[in-house]
Amino acid sequence: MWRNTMRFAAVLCRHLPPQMNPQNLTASLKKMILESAVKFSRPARTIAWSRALCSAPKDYGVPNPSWSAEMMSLYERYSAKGAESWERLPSYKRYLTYSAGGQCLSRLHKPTARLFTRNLEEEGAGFEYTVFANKAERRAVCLFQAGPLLEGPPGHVHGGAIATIIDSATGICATYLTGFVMTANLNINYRNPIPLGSVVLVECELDRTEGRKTFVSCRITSADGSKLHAEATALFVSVSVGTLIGF
Ligand SMILES: CCCCC/C=C\C/C=C\C/C=C\C/C=C\CCCC(=O)SCCNC(=O)CCNC(=O)[C@H](O)C(C)(C)COP(=O)(O)OP(=O)(O)OC[C@H]1O[C@@H](n2cnc3c(N)ncnc32)[C@H](O)[C@@H]1OP(=O)(O)O
Repeated sequence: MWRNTMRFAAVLCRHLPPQMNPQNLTASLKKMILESAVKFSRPARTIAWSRALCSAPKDYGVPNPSWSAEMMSLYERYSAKGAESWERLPSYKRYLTYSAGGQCLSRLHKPTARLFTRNLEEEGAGFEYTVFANKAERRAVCLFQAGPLLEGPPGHVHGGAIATIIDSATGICATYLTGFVMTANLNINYRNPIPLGSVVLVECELDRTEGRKTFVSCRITSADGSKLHAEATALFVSVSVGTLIGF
């Protein structure tokens, strides 16, 4: 079984086109999966293979028991804003999953890799967050509850963890509004430390686009908006999905 899996993966990797886009990825992957599964396993096993490779991904952006009452209250407030064009974006453990067919690919391309912000199994230990976006207003808001494993200064969140959540929230905002991007530049002013365990709002706004460049600004405030924790600006550059995946 293991040898078959490796041969199957090798065939897939050999046939992956150098430049893929979300439109043709599903079709190419389905074709390759079927062809290689038929080649390397008995036909009766083909369906099981496809199922094992393409099961539905887990969405980490929904409440779990570690979410505090404050996090839940914000989640419910933004969910209720649906009528005002706020949409909750799903959150997976790999960015590959955002491409059509990417769930299959993630089982084959560096299968042990995991998104930095979703790499802990223990709920509440690290980054707990969910993102809502508003297309018409070109904004996104990330509700972020910082777990104890993100400590920097005693009792407070590490500056690198704050940079990570800013990069992620602004990147999701840019991707949602303009398509696949990579961070080219990130500037942060840290204004007030974030206490571990607290819930903050990471509010992002698309300022402008120039060709392939998307400029996003960001503010992190306490949940009630009274305290400013950080301000940032980020530049994202549009890339093809092939570049993003690294093929
Ligand atoms: C399809 C929609 C799906 C909807 C999805 C819904 C929800 C979304 C959910 C999830 C989304 C998934 C992902 C979220 C995204 C991101 C989050 C994390 C992102 C990262 O964590 S990512 C890792 C860190 N990131 C890197 O590892 C990048 C390393 N880097 C490079 O890979 C290249 O450097 C690159 C690609 C950036 C550019 O390279 P390139 O060759 O493609 O383009 P080039 O260099 O020509 O630059 C083009 C124009 O940008 C200007 N420019 C470039 N860099 C600049 C800089 N630093 N400062 C000022 N201007 C700059 C140039 O001056 C030129 O400007 P001009 O056109 O005016 O001349």
